[in-house]
Amino acid sequence: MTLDGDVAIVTIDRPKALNALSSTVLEAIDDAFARIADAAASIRGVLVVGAGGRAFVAGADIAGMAGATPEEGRRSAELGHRVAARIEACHAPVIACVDGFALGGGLELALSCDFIYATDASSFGQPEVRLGLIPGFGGTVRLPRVVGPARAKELIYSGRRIGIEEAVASGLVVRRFADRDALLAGARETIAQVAQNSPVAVANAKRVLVGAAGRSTDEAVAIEIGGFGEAFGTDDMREGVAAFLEKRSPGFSR
Ligand SMILES: CCCCCCCCCCCCC[C@H](O)CC(=O)SCCNC(=O)CCNC(=O)[C@H](O)C(C)(C)COP(=O)(O)OP(=O)(O)OC[C@H]1O[C@@H](n2cnc3c(N)ncnc32)[C@H](O)[C@@H]1OP(=O)(O)O
Repeated sequence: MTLDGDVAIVTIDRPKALNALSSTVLEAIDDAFARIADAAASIRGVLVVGAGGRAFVAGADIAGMAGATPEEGRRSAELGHRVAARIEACHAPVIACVDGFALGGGLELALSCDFIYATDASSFGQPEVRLGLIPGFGGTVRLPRVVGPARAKELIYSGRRIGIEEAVASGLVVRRFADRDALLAGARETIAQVAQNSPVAVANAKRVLVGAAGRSTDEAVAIEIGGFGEAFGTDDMREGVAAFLEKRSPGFSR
């Protein structure tokens, strides 16, 4: 994890295995987000990227799965879900910057981020069934929320890979870019826009959005009402309203 101004960059760096997720890699991702939480006041956004130029993440480490017991499999999924929960609990927006393969646990890692930006060279899929597995890092939970249950079922049952056009059309990818440089510049531009806003309000909005995901309408509405009420107790809300009425730029908390 590196810091570039108020942007944290988490790089998955196992290019020889197309950045496949081992337990060690997952624990390192968890540690990176723990450090980001400790430095929350100075970080306005997080980019998650894959090293090597061919893959974001090509999935869980298949070599590491050989000979694993059901209990070991279950524990690895629990580890994955702990990491996903840590990412969703991050105070700042987390952008999955995909350049290349995002497959299996790689797509699931991207789905635990707030949204996905990707290059034209990227491809996405949940090929677990081709290994006699199923998604175990949130794919059956988060993919239906993003692309809809029917398209999620089609992708998970077929294990097929989709390219950038279909990924954008399905809503899986929010913005596409010609290449990695444009992707990272675009992601930084988005974080710069976020950084103009109240950090308290952005964190409040993320907490409400993540907390309401998958809930019933009544439960989600109650969570939003709670978050909206909390905003009225913040200095940033008082400053934001005052700045508008006084026709000046707000000076939000850091
Ligand atoms: C008890 C288990 C402990 C171990 C896991 C711990 C972490 C658990 C994480 C939480 C649970 C995750 C649950 C998840 O839903 C399950 C999965 O993700 S299953 C895996 C899904 N992914 C795939 O099936 C993709 C596999 N890869 C490919 O299909 C191809 O590599 C490719 C991406 C289409 C690219 O093909 P090529 O261009 O031909 O390149 P190569 O195939 O030659 O690959 C280059 C090199 O990388 C190695 N590699 C690629 N993918 C993986 C991988 N997922 N795991 C390990 N290694 C991988 C490949 O073997 C080559 O290595 P080399 O042969 O050169 O040494």
